[in-house]
Amino acid sequence: MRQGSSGSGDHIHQVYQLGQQPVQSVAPLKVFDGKPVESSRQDTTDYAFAERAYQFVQGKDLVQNLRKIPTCMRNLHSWYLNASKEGIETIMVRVSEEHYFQEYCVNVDFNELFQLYNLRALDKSIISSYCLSKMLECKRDEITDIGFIDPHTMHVKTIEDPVYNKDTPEILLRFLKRQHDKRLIIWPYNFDVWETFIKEDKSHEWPPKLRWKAKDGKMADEDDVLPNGYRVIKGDGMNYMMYAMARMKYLWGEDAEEFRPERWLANGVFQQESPYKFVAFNLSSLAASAGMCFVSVFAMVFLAITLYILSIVVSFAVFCVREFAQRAQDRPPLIGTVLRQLKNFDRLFDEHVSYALLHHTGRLIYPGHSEVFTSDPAVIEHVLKTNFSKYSKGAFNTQVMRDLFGHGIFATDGEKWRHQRKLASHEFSTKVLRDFSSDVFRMNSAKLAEKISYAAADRTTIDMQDLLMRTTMDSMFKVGLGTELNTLSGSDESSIQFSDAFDEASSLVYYRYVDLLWQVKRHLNIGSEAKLKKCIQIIDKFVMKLIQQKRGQMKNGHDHNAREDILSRFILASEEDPETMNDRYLRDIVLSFLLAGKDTTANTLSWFFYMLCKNPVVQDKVAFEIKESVNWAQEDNIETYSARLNQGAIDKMHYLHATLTETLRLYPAVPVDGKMADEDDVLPNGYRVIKGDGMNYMIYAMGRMKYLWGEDAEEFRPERWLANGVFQNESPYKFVAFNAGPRICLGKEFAYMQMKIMAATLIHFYRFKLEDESKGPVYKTMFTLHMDKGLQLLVYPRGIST
Ligand code: HEM
Repeated sequence: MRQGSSGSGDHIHQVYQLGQQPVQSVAPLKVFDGKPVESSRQDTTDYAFAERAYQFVQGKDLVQNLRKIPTCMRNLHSWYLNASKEGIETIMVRVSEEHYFQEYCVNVDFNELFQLYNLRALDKSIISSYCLSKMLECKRDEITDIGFIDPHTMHVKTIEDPVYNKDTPEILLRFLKRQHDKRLIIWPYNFDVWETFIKEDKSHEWPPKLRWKAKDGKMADEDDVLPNGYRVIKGDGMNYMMYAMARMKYLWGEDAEEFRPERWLANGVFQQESPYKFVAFNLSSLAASAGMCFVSVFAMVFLAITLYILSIVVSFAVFCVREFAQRAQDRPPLIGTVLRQLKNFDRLFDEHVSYALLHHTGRLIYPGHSEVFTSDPAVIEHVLKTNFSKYSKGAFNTQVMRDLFGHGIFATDGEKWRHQRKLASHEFSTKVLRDFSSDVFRMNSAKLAEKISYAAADRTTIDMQDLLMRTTMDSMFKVGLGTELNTLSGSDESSIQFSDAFDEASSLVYYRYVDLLWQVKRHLNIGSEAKLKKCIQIIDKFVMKLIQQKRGQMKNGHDHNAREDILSRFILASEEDPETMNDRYLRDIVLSFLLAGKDTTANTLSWFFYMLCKNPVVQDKVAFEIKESVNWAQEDNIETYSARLNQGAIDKMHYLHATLTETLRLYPAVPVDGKMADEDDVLPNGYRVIKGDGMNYMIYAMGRMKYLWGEDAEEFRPERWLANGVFQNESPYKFVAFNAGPRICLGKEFAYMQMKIMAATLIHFYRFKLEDESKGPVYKTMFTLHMDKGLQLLVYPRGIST
């Protein structure tokens, strides 16, 4: 096999076949032509170790002499160098249908790219040689129809990683079905370890029953002979099959497959087994064989973690003692420490109500700094507008958000924020984006109404929050990336996986605010941080693939709607500044918009429907206004009706607008928000703020304060927003649901448009009731005010008595 380059013979590079590489890190492999496989085992030829080859180092050149590679490869090489500087470690590659029966993308790590550039046939040749030897054996048994399973699809990660392996049996079945005429299917397991998976077609059972072998293993670092006399060659995988071992009669007796705890007891006393027979506690057996050194390493790690935790606790304790002893009069009054938040994490926003009742502005101690909590509109205006330049998101906030949101608008300050804000404000004001998004909102509202119609017909309960979350996810995804996600129909497994990973990641990132050990956990990749990392991997893979597809479509002119969605518009903008606006940056921007628009709107609508159920008179008034505002016809179906919800009709709905706003007052989608002081400052109430202090405004608590909203503050009364039936705005520093000042929500108008279209479509057709009037929803503490167990509703066609 040869690889052409620029066309000149000088640049043609030999791709080495098995055993031909001049330099590699293990002895060259040899194919024994014509000899039976057994005889090769007796061959005692000693092969010398080859010269050590040029090694891969992330960020360093992939080849020793760049001048020797052709132009395309050199271009890719420059891309690799730039990407490495940004910490990127993989490149996405599209695999076409004809290769592995399905079109999909694989992530190629840069070290694999290195193998490719150097045309190291090592990994491939091991696999090939294994397959060849298997084929020889098969041919001897007169089996000629042999198939292979794609090693990219079936590898160690897809088998052992719980995030991926739930889909693996399904994928494997698909492969097997496509090759059902083969008698033997070879599965080159991964690049280090391999196994065969053989479908013996004797039973004619189809599909075959698949079961994963719980296994563990090591690799032979040198040639060896096992106690049973078999020879092991350097590089061989050595797997011990714990799952299978437990079922072996020759190990555990005739009742091996029975569950019988008594086998571990003698006269009622627990008896140990040989760790080499009972290998479940692999760590101890490893330690045993490694002369306990594993245990020492473990002990050292444990000691280091303990010391780290201890140092945090001690410095926190010292800081607390100092602050409480000082009780500086000019600082906001002390109301406790972070432990108070941690203890009440599940009802955190109600905890804020108690802070706001105690002091309009107070302070909690965190390790190394204070967090100020306020419900005072004057202080909020001071922080968000008058002294905007003195307060930023701050290192604490951005550090917490960075892994998931990168440099997206929520997690940045300064130049990057200004850049995104400017671009986004321009795009959000364009007619193209407005028209496109209102079309999307109408279409998805109709889909939701259609889905609800089945529940109305069958009188079954719906989880309204779940349906709303799916609908807004689909809408924001379409508006944001120009792609149908269809989580509402639930048909596409990878979309659902992405959507679940995104929700879980948002929740896990929020937990970091009270988890003092998140950085340690992140470092060790354990607990919530390990989960978060996996979710982010799923999200990245999904989004990066879409960005690359979009770029490709736009380049080839295939995307006719190219300029309508947010991503396309940012990609166009990126042509002027490709350095800054690379794919990673686009990913951050898109994810931030998704977070901004999806949960906020869905959660607000969930609380809105809950309040309508609790206040049937308000529900009737909203329904009446919708009927009056829309030019509808008796024969309208869901689709034709939703098409009538144009801007003119939506603008007439003042009572609906007031009801949504009243919902946001009591149940703000972002229940608490904050910034950090970049320099010392004095607040309008005279309290001193020190550089590094957090400044939190308690939006949820503010909606319940009588000194802000009067005696009926806790009542749900949309009328408070109307004068002569016309909606009246409030000061954005008193009603902070959409933030205020230069960082006021960019999508406020979009949000109202989407919420009003969805509400009008659903309420025109249906009446909603709580499934259980006695149960009120409870929120889950996260970025947005999410109902913990969803919202269970019954739906009735409007006009039919309930
Ligand atoms: C009921 C719905 C919504 C509510 C209550 C809401 C509320 C908020 C709040 C409180 C912030 C400030 C967050 C912070 O401090 O970082 C914010 C920012 C933002 N929102 Fe919304 N939002 C909603 C819907 C939307 C939608 C639908 C979009 C986009 C289509 C959107 C786009 C944004 C953006 C881009 C920012 C960042 C602004 C900046 O930092 O300069 N929002 N929103």
